[in-house]
Amino acid sequence: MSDLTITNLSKSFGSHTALRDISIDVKSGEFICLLGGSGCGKTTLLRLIAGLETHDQGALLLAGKDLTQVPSHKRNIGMVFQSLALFPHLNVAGNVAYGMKLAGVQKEDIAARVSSLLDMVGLSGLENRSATALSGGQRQRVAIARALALQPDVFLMDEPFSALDAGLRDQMQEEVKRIQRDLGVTTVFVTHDQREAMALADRIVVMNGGVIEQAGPPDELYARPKSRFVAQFIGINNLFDVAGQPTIAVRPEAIGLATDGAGPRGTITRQRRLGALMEREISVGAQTIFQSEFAGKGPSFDDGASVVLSWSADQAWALPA
Ligand SMILES: Nc1ncnc2c1ncn2[C@@H]1O[C@H](COP(=O)(O)OP(=O)(O)OP(=O)(O)O)[C@@H](O)[C@H]1O
Repeated sequence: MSDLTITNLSKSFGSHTALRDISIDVKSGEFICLLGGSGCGKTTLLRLIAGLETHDQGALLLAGKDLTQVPSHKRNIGMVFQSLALFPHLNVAGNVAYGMKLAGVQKEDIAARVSSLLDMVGLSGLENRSATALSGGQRQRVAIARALALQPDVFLMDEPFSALDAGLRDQMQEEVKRIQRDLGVTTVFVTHDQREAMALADRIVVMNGGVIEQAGPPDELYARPKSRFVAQFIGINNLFDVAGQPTIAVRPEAIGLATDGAGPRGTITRQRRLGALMEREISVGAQTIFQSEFAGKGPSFDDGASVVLSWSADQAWALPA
């Protein structure tokens, strides 16, 4: 069991509060993504879990055991941080074996384990390649194998794929998800990319200014954002403000268009077809509303057409004040 329990954790740097009252129960085997913009405290939270910083207040428990006094190297945590480079003087196998040697694992066991780890990350055959002669994706694979070598209770990753191009990033996301599921390792992954969080997480924790805005499964955040910040951060959400009433969030794909009827009226300012999808921008008063649908599903309109927007009540979500 490796439940990670974070309770009312706070951390300040001088007068700056980086984290305030953070509570998350990460279940054993769960994949959590910390999602938020620059400076919201994601990395600080990861560093507290890793023991690279100490918290000011609150509690951090792993499988019920208080981690406060446990030094970083005794926490049995595997890390892939952007800044944690490979050892350049070692080859691939040497990098993966490094922690096991330090931990006193038997030589034969190390060799077998290196081989199975490299197999897991798709690098079999590259054992003797220098760490300096690897592509970006290969370097990340070695870093992942190295981090998982000692079968950690918790696997921490901080924006590991942000330097990779889009195609490779998608591929690495799929592989990390597969590896994480196969091993069942409790994982906390930091990203500022909502698509990455959606693709990976069992549960997303949206952070803003050192506090948690909302935590929940991707579908729940997507369909039922609790605040304007989450609605906008998690993807394009159209927000309708009517004086004296709660703001209504409506997803682009929930909006239907017609020439007549009841509902807000607007003008199509832009439309483009992306493969099977038609995407439109519609100006309604001073607001731009996004609408999307399968091309050909609804009526077609000329650019500049005047249209009425509608959606069914169950597709609209009133944001709590
Ligand atoms: N060692 C430190 N000393 C002083 N301030 C710090 C320190 N580490 C972080 N901070 C501050 O704490 C806040 C949170 O930083 P953190 O690195 O956790 O943000 P982040 O969400 O990971 O952002 P990014 O995505 O840009 O890395 C920032 O305002 C940052 O400047």
